[in-house]
Amino acid sequence: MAEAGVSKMNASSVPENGSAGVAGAAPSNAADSQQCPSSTDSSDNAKASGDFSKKPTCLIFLGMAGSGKTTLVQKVTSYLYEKKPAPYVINLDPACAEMPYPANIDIRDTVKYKDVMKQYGLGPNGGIVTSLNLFATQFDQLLGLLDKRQDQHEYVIIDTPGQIEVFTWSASGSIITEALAAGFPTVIVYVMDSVRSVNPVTFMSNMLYACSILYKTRLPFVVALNKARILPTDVVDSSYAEEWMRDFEAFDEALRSESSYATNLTYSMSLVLDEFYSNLRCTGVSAVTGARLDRLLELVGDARREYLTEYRAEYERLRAARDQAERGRQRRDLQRLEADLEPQDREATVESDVTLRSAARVDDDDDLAEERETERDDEDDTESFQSFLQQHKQRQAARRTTDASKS
Ligand SMILES: Nc1nc2c(ncn2[C@@H]2O[C@H](COP(=O)(O)OP(=O)(O)OP(=O)(O)O)[C@@H](O)[C@H]2O)c(=O)[nH]1
Repeated sequence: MAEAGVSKMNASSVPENGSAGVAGAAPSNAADSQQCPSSTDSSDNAKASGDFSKKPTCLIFLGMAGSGKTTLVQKVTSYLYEKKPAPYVINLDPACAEMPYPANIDIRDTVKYKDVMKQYGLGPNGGIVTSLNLFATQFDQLLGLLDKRQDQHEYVIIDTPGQIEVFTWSASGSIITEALAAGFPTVIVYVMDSVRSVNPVTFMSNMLYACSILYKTRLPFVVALNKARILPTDVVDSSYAEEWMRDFEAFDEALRSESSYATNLTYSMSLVLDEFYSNLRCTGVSAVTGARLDRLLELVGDARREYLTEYRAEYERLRAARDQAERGRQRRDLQRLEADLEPQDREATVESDVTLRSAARVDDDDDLAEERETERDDEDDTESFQSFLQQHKQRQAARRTTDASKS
């Protein structure tokens, strides 16, 4: 690629028994980029591999900056490495300074975030968005790699940039999410910092964000209340958040101690979110101690089932509707084009059509006459070759006269 800081996508080869959890262990250069299929190959593969129930689950980890996405990705990766099969891990954070897990695909091998900033004169967030945009242009290669390895993995784990809006509200974030969801069972894991959410107003802001992502992506959703003190060593008991979701009065009670201007709004919002809470899969976890990762994966399994039974059917329905709308649009464009033609163009078109058709008819008539003539020749051997030639000449002359009069 010609753009600054962008190179061909690499799939770092993680050793099968790779020691997940070792800081800086990400191999960077063992590329199998030669194996990267072209976009045609990848779409062929995708078509060929239609059975979604056998495909690995893609987990997209999203969450506010500092909520613990990277730490949780590292812990889940480490957990799955022990359980086997090893997950396929993708880092989509171009500004990540140190990656504490071994990644199969690292965006930093493809796009040099600092070069992009320099080349385009961007600040840090602009640099991240542009890097992600550049990466998205090669995403079909990544899908091709995933297609090839889908039999070897049960999970594909995706870490996203620190600033959540960079991924959730950018075009490239949407393209990446939709491309994954179109090809694989995909689940959003929304990582929430349970320490920072003890304040009901902050909790509500976080929940509204989670809700907006759910409605934007429409993908099955799991909330991981991170930094939860399930084992005595972590920070805060996250059960307060689960209680607030279950019990509106408990949330109302906590809200009473707040006297900010946002209290009334928060109160109203909690009523609105009641429906969202009722179907929400949620668990406290600790990315540091590893507590309740099994529960998290249980909920992910449940979300995967939702993808297969509900999302997929809806996706196919929407795709069919979109294809139909596209066909309708093309038809309307064609009709508009015909209507826009100048009257003389239209007449010319009609006239030439008539000429062609009448010429075709003359040809057809001639053919028919010749056939009949031949049949008659066969039937009646007495008819001379000369008279046949004469008739033929007459027909030719008649045709020339007709053509001349029309032109
Ligand atoms: N106590 C505790 N700290 C955690 C936990 N998970 C993450 N942290 C800490 O929270 C801080 C942020 O963690 P990261 O994993 O970098 O969070 P992130 O969401 O990936 O952050 P960015 O991508 O940089 O926005 C780090 O100091 C972690 O050590 C947890 O479960 N318990």
